[in-house]
Amino acid sequence: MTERPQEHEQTRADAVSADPTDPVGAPDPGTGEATVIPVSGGAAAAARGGYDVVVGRGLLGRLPAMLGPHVQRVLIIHPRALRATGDVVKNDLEAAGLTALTAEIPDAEEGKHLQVAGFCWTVLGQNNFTRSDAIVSVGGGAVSDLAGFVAATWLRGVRVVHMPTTLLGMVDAAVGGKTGINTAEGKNLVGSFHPPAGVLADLDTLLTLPANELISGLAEVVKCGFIADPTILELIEADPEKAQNPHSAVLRELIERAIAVKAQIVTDDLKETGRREALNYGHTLAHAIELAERYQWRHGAAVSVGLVFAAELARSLGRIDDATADRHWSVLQSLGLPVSYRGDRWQTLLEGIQRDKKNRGDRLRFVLLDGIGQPSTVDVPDASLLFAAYQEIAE
Ligand SMILES: NC(=O)c1ccc[n+]([C@@H]2O[C@H](COP(=O)([O-])OP(=O)(O)OC[C@H]3O[C@@H](n4cnc5c(N)ncnc54)[C@H](O)[C@@H]3O)[C@@H](O)[C@H]2O)c1
Ligand SMILES: O=C(O)C(=O)C[C@@H](O)[C@H](O)[C@H](O)COP(=O)(O)O
Ligand SMILES: [Zn+2]
Repeated sequence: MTERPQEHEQTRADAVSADPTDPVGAPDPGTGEATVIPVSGGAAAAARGGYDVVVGRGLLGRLPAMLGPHVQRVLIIHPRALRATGDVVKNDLEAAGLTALTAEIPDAEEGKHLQVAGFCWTVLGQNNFTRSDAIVSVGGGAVSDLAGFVAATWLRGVRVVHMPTTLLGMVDAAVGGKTGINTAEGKNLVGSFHPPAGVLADLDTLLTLPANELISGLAEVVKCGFIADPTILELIEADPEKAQNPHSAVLRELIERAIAVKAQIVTDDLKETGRREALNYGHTLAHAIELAERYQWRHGAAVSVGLVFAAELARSLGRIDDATADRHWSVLQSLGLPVSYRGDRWQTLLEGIQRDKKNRGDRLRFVLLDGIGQPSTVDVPDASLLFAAYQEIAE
């Protein structure tokens, strides 16, 4: 979806029969091109709200069915950079007989503020949005985090469909129901778990995405490789250029594999009481860097440094061998992602680390690997270990 998404034979989301035992999902019977990745398989998961992540091209026609039969009004939340796309979505929904409004929000992290959520609540209130109405996010992870938070809080929860337009949004932010905003003290400190009614990941949107944004999203893909799916690492190592090419089949496979990793984990542990913490691999330092840099670093770039930091910590604790630790450096560097950070910021970073959501009281907790595909969350009792790992990545 660059200007106007391609028209296609419309299929109903509820007509898709995805096989929950297939980690990458079932080919779509409607277009033959889209892939459907279910986020919950069994009956218990369905009871708390299963949904589909659809990956393909020209997916806009699926939106009304994904919103469901009871929705009358839709608020489309998008950043200024995606105004044209937001208007396309609006026109399509109006053509389908719905009342559609757009809310333009500040770009990137500037959108993840309480005042922006307040602006959206005002628009919803002034337009009489009820519990049977819905929100659609069009944009990257910052937009789906904000829009998801607005959906979670409006009338204590209304439906939201995410239409991610960044790689990072597709493989990570739009999936799994974590929503949130930042406060002055840190990243995502206020939020809720509010799974979407569905996700439409239109690969055509990646054609306009700046290269640095696409590469930033690959950091989360690499994360999924280390915590669960080593084939991801092999695909990138075999051809890092193709991995960055929005036209390539390799990138599509990487996207589908990363979504499958996330889908399986959040199906098991929506509210991060255990296994889901693995998705936070690399994020303890990453969020501290983002805060220290006043959000001028891309999230994925910070995650890249955070992954190497976590690998060095695990190496120093004897949890992973040299080859596994070194592989963090080489895979991320092959994509042009940063693997080091300035050496004069430790105290500032430590303050950020101390506010991480995985901490319990004074216990600092980190996701570390015991091998590829073997993440666990461990207490790091001695801050000097953290400092030593920091020195390994310091510029
Ligand atoms: N909720 C979650 O599980 C989760 C997971 C990962 C990341 N996140 C959050 O996601 C955010 C990062 O998301 P992001 O990397 O997508 O960044 P972003 O949302 O800030 O978007 C990056 C930039 O790309 C532009 N853009 C978006 N789509 C475009 C397109 N198709 N063409 C051209 N430009 C486009 C945006 O306007 C923005 O300037 C962070 O706030 C992070 O905390 C949340
Ligand atoms: O989905 C998750 O769980 C994640 O941790 C995915 C992360 O990539 C993402 O950046 C998330 O927003 C971080 O969550 P937080 O709880 O540390 O704010
Ligand atoms: Zn992340």
